[in-house]
Formats: sequence, C-alpha cells, structure tokens
Amino acid sequence: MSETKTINVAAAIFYRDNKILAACRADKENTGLWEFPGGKVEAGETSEQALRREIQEELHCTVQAAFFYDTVTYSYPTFDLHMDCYICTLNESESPIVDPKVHSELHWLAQNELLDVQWLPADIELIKQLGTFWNDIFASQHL
Ligand SMILES: Nc1nc2c([nH]c(=O)n2[C@H]2C[C@H](O)[C@@H](COP(=O)(O)OP(=O)(O)OP(=O)(O)O)O2)c(=O)[nH]1
Repeated sequence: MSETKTINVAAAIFYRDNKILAACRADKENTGLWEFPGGKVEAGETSEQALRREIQEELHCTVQAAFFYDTVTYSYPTFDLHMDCYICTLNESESPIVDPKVHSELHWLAQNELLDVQWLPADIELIKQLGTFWNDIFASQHL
C-alpha cells in the first residue's frame, strides 16, 4: 500500500485595519473556495522563505513582519496537508494585487465576516479559532 503524500504549504494571515485578507482561488480544482494566500514550500526553503516568495509572486507585494501562528494539518483524499500559518503585516504603502491566474478576488474580512465566504476545508477550524480569539490574537502591539 502506498503512503499518502504530504504537501508542505506556507500561508499568510494578513492583518490590517482590524481585518484579515482572504483570497478566492481561481484554479480548476478549488475554484470559488477561499484561502489564505501562500503556496507550497520548495526544497531547500524554510516555510517563512516560501511564504515571502509566494506572496511576492501571487500578490505582488512584500511581507513586512511574519509571526508564526500555528500549523494546520488536514487529510484531503489525495494528500495530507501540513500548512504553517503566519500572521503577517504589509508595508503601509502597499496593497495586494489580484493575479487572475491564481485568485479571482481578494477580500478584507472583519471578525464578524469570517464565515461569509466558503473556505477550503482545511481552513475552517483555524477560521473559527481566529473568530473566537480575535482580540487576543491581534492585540499584539507589533501589528
Ligand atoms: N495557499 C493556501 N493553500 C491552502 C490553504 N488551505 C488549503 O487547504 N490549501 C491547500 C490548497 C492546495 O492544495 C495547497 C497549496 O497549493 P498551491 O496550489 O496554493 O501551491 P502553489 O501556489 O505552490 O501552486 P503550484 O505552483 O504548485 O501550482 O494547499 C490556504 O489557506 N492557503
């Protein structure tokens, strides 16, 4: 029996003006589902390096601060996901830009809007946790 492969992903929970950034996937498989921007960790990269590279490639902007928050693990039918999630800030002068090859739209969601979009299955528990502990998580003076 072959083992299920593990995919290592790095994802950014961007925080600005008391909202977080959600991105709607444009790929065939997951089209219309929402995620945290990011992508696969490549050989030789740390997850934070992957995060910074993916954000530059996908959103054409630069991660300023990145604080490791949690690792999400989830078993999809064809692979096991291992996703390192970072709470991130952007430089004030920058705004993320939609790359239609990757995302159809981006939304900044407030605490009470988190469940207004349909998240990828692996993200749902994390989203609920962010909603419940919002003030504790984002009260840091670093943000
Ligand atoms: N970026 C991201 N991926 C997620 C999240 N939740 C979740 O289940 N995933 C899954 C979807 C994908 O199967 C996988 C990430 O792959 P990806 O397609 O975004 O990676 P990538 O940008 O490196 O894409 P590619 O070059 O391989 O096409 O992780 C999330 O919040 N953010």
